Amino acid sequence: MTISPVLTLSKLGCTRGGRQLFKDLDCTLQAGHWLYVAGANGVGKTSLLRMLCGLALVESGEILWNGVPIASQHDSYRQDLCYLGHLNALQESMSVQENLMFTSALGGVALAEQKARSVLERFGLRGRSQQLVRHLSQGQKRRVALSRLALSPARLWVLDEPYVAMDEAGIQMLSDLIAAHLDKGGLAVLTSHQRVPVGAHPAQLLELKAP
Ligand SMILES: Nc1ncnc2c1ncn2[C@@H]1O[C@H](COP(=O)(O)OP(=O)(O)OP(=O)(O)O)[C@@H](O)[C@H]1O
Repeated sequence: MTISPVLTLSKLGCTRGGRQLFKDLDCTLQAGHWLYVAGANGVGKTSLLRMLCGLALVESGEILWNGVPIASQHDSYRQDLCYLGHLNALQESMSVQENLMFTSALGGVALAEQKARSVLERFGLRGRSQQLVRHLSQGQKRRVALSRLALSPARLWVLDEPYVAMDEAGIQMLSDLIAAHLDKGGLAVLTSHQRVPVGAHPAQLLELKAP
């Protein structure tokens, strides 16, 4: 029997630079749903996402994946997780295709060149596969970074400002990709300063406010 994944935040708090950003956050996200983390600049959205990914320590409260604290299931949780941060985490001196194949290899998947090219085409990067990443525009770099999602088997996507630098077609394509992920029983947590529809999936809103 396959377990339906669930992400739970329980009494979660966060302090940065001696200042409390938030406390006592409670939230449950079920399979097929997405969480829209909203709030003004500096309110703690990225800090929360980094905690969700295990990149920042949980100081108070808990984050649970399938009912188990993420801190006690590092390896299996990491396999279930795909995180795209503010920065694209691309190797600027490598080609577009090399970047995609390199990231796949890090995740233990040998990606065939043809598959890499077809994913890049889907992300509007036809004819760019051999180009060095440093020669791409900001929006094109974001598209390369996001193309990893199409190859990720992870059930939980955590996306920090994924729509930044994207044009209208890119926004639609990404929204469709997230909607398809949710349709398959995936979960997504994302921040955005613009309101974005994700197919027919209503957002579960978590609005952070300065205390
Ligand atoms: N390591 C750190 N040390 C000290 N302060 C930090 C640290 N990390 C974050 N902060 C502070 O915590 C606050 C929240 O930062 P965070 O990046 O989480 O905000 P955000 O809601 O994502 O903002 P934005 O919408 O501008 O991206 C900011 O005031 C930031 O300066």
